[in-house]
Amino acid sequence: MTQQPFKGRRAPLLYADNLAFHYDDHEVLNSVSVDVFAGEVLALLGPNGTGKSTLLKLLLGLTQPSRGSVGLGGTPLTQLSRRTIAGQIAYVPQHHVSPFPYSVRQVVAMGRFHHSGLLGRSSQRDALVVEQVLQRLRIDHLAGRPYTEISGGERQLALVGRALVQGANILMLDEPASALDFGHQARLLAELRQLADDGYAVVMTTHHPHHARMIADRALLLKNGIVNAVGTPAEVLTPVAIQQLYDLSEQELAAFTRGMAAA
Ligand SMILES: Nc1ncnc2c1ncn2[C@@H]1O[C@H](COP(=O)(O)OP(=O)(O)OP(=O)(O)O)[C@@H](O)[C@H]1O
Repeated sequence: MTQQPFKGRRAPLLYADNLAFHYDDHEVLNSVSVDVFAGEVLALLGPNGTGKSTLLKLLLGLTQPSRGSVGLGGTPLTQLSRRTIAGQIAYVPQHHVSPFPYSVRQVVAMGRFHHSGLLGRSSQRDALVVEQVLQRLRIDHLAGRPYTEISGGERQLALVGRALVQGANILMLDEPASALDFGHQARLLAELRQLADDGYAVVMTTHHPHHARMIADRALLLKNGIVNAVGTPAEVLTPVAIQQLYDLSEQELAAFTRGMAAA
């Protein structure tokens, strides 16, 4: 599959070349290649269990492929330390439960650990970056609250904050809007778009084609572990492609589309 050109075909920040992955004898991904560019939002879509989260973990170097390779700036991840990778790629997981009642400010500040080290002292600069991100995401009013006592959506925003203070230029988000109300979804999506416009590469999985249409430069459609299509949302997120991707009947798709149009 050819990659779609993106913004004049600059060198990718991150590449995945011909990835395969399986759990025991269950093949999850096969022949997956994708480049990630600075300044873009890349949305990964596909049915439940099709391998989106697994692909993110491979791109992060948290899991090793059974075939193929992932590289940062031309260097395979296997040759880079976790610290180096953390300096460039930040991850916002789908679910995160903290066993301790850290404050939201402390959770966000954890993203600075790779700057100061786990036992290192946080500097004034660390504290400033944390406050700026709390304000940018409009969660500064939650800063002193225990992370264990805020809503799922608020936790999601705190995790985005933790990723931002890390200073990485690639953000990977696993269904970032899944627990958010309509207003927070709209704000988070706008924030992700702004981050890409500021030069970040944003990679996110989503179950919502309209979220990809709203902010993504490219969408990658994954089905049964194989890339069905990659291109601009207008090119690849056609009604027919969505119907096939999610095995919808024409009536189901039409009813859903009517509901979206009415929203
Ligand atoms: N630890 C594991 N051991 C065995 N199989 C696993 C494990 N984690 C995931 N799988 C399987 O790998 C496949 C891909 O899972 P993955 O979580 O990547 O899918 P996904 O597309 O992100 O799904 P969803 O949209 O439901 O979050 C699924 O069939 C899943 O059951």
